[in-house]
Amino acid sequence: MPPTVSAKPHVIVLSGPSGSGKSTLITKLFEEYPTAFAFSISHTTRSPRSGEQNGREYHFVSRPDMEGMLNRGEFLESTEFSGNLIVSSTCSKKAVEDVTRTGRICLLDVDKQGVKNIRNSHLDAVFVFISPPSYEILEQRLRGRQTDTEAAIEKRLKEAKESMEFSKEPGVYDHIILNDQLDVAYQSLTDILREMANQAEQIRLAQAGVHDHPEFVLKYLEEIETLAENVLAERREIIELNKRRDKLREASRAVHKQASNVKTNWMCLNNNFLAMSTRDCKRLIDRDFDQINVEISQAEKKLKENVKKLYDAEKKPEIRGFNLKSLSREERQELDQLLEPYT
Ligand SMILES: Nc1ncnc2c1ncn2[C@@H]1O[C@H](COP(=O)(O)OP(=O)(O)OP(=O)(O)O)[C@@H](O)[C@H]1O
Repeated sequence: MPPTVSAKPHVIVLSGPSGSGKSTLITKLFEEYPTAFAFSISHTTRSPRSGEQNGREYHFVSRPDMEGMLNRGEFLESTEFSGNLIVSSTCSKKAVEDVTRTGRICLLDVDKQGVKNIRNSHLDAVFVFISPPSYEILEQRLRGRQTDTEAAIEKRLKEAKESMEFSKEPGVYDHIILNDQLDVAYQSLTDILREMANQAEQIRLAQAGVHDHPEFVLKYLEEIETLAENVLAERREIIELNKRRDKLREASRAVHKQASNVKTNWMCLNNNFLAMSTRDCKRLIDRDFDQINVEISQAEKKLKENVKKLYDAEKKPEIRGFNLKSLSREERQELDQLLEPYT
C-alpha cells in the first residue's frame, strides 16, 4: 500500500524588497529540493514572446477572459500594468491548486499588495519576509547586481522602504528572515520549510503510486545511494585527515622531547629531507596542526550536513548526540605536558 498522508495544500508566500535575496534563496532551495517546490503559473493578457508556451511560462488569456476571471474572484492577487493594458496575476487559485495537487509546495513571490490580498483570501499559507541587513546594503546589492537602470534602482529603493515598514506590522508575516550571511539565512528558511518539504515528498510518493511506477522507486533509491556515498566520502576524508594529524602529533612530541642541545632537526617534506632549526620545526608543525584542525572541523561540518540530507531523504529523525570537535593548539600543548611523564 502506498503511504497515506493528508493532502493539505502547502503554500509559501515569500516577500521582501527587490534585492533582498529572494531569488538567490529560492535558487538554493531548488538545488537542494529539486522536486518539492514549484511556482504557480501566472496568467497574463500580453502576447507570448518567442519561445514562450501557453501553460508553461504563463497562461496567456484575452483581456475579456481575464476580466471575467477577475470579476468571478478567481485570483488571489493581480497587478495591472496600465500603460499597455496588460494584467498579470502571480497566482490564480486554480494555478496554486495545480501545484499543490501534485504534492509540491507552491511558492509565491509577491509584493506587499499581494501579501495583503492573499492574507485576506483565507488561503492556508506561510508568510515569510526576506529582509536585507540594512537599507545601505540593499542599495549596494541592487547596484552590484548590475541589472537595473538608475531610475529602476531609485524606484526599488523607495518601494523597499515601504515594504520594510509594512513587514513590521503585527500579524502580517509568520517569519522574518534577515539575509545578512547567505548560509545563515538559507538555514533559517530551510528550518521553516523542511517539515513541509518532507510532507510534500510523502504526498508525491503516495500519489505516484509506487507499485504502478517502479521508475519512481528506482529514482528514489538512486537519490539515497548518492547521498549515502557523499556521507561515506566525507567519513573517509576525516579518517585520512586524522591520520595526518596523528603523524603531526608524533612529530611534535619527538621535537619537544629531544635534548635541549639539539639545534637542528631533519624534517621530511614531500620525500625531501630538510635540515631545520628546532624553532622553525616547532613553528611548522604548529602551523600544519592548526591548518589540519580547520580542515577537520570543515569536514565534520560537511559530514553533519550530508548525514542530515540523507536522513531527511530517508525520513529518519535528526541525529542528536555528541558534538566532538578537535583540540585547539593550547589544549593540545596542555595535554602533551600532562602526558609527558608517561611517554
Ligand atoms: N546574503 C547575501 N550576501 C551578499 N549578497 C547577496 C546576499 N543575498 C543576495 N545577494 C546578492 O544580492 C543581489 C540581489 O539578490 P536577488 O536577485 O536574489 O534579490 P531578489 O530579492 O530576488 O530581487 P528581485 O525581487 O528584484 O528579483 C544579487 O546580486 C545576489 O547575488
